[in-house]
Amino acid sequence: MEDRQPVLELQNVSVGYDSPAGMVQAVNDVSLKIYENTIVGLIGESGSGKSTLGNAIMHLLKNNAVLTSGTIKVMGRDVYSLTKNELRQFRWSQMAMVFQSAMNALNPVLTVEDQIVDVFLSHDKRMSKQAAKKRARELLEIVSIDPAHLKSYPHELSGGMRQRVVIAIAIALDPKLVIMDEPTTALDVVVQRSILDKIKEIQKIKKFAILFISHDFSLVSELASKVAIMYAGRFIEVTDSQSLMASKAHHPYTEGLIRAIPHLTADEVTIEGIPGNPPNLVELPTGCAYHPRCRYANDLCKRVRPEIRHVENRDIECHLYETVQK
Ligand SMILES: Nc1ncnc2c1ncn2[C@@H]1O[C@H](COP(=O)(O)OP(=O)(O)OP(=O)(O)O)[C@@H](O)[C@H]1O
Repeated sequence: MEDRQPVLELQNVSVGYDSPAGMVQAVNDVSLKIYENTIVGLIGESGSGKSTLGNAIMHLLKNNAVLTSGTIKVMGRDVYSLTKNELRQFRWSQMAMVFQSAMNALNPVLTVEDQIVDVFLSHDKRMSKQAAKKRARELLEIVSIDPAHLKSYPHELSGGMRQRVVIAIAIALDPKLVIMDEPTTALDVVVQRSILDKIKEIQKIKKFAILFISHDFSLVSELASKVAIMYAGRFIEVTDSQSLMASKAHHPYTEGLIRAIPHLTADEVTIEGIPGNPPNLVELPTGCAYHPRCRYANDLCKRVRPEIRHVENRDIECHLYETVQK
């Protein structure tokens, strides 16, 4: 596996936001490789840095954000060494992103057909408009939308249909990497399920790699083969999803996330939240950033930040993994 070229390679990536309060350490020294034909889930509470990392990979960071260290390679190319023009070509054809809100991703004054045709024509100057229209129709069929909707405007479609259009646009140029940032969060459960099934189906055929961002633990563990758990900008546990669900030994934060999955009993739904709040990313706690919320934390956790270690079949950032987790 190691000698294959990863589709995505993150090496010690850190991203900070310049803010009036100081530098917000949104992503803090993360490394990860994703190979073709795999889905990797990125889970964490709100504010843990998931979207910032997704945007950083796409080189779409906000103006006040900087990649403070590390390299991001997609198909072996350092995304931050590309010229503006190269980057424009690289996006969509090598890497694409599906954002949370389809409504914001689509242009309200263009028909679905025009928006898809635009993607083709702007990347392939030799393609005829007629050929692009044909491809647009095929794409809608792939995402199970009646091609009659080619002439629809975004506001004429349901939320689920709009999100399918966004997915169609993302995969239009057969990118090797698709980042999906909570692509179904705004949708009801039934629509969410049908879109997830569609994503799985298309991924199986196209074999691209997906980085699937979500705060929904059950959803990600079902969809992804590997999962990275993010806390305060760091990957505190990275493992395959089978071991994640089967094993009882986890990072204490992962354990908390699993306990927070709603449990259905006879006539009750119980949810056990993680006590406390995520830390202030301008002034991280000393030692392990999770220690103020961790039920096992000891003096070492308060003083020394744990290094990421490979233990059993996971990468884990916890001093106490071997002692209290079994
Ligand atoms: N433009 C910005 N300026 C300053 N800080 C920001 C900015 N955007 C995000 N942040 C901060 O960066 C941190 C990470 O935010 P990010 O949106 O990446 O988290 P997330 O895990 O994707 O959360 P969510 O699930 O709510 O989208 C948060 O503390 C957030 O407040």
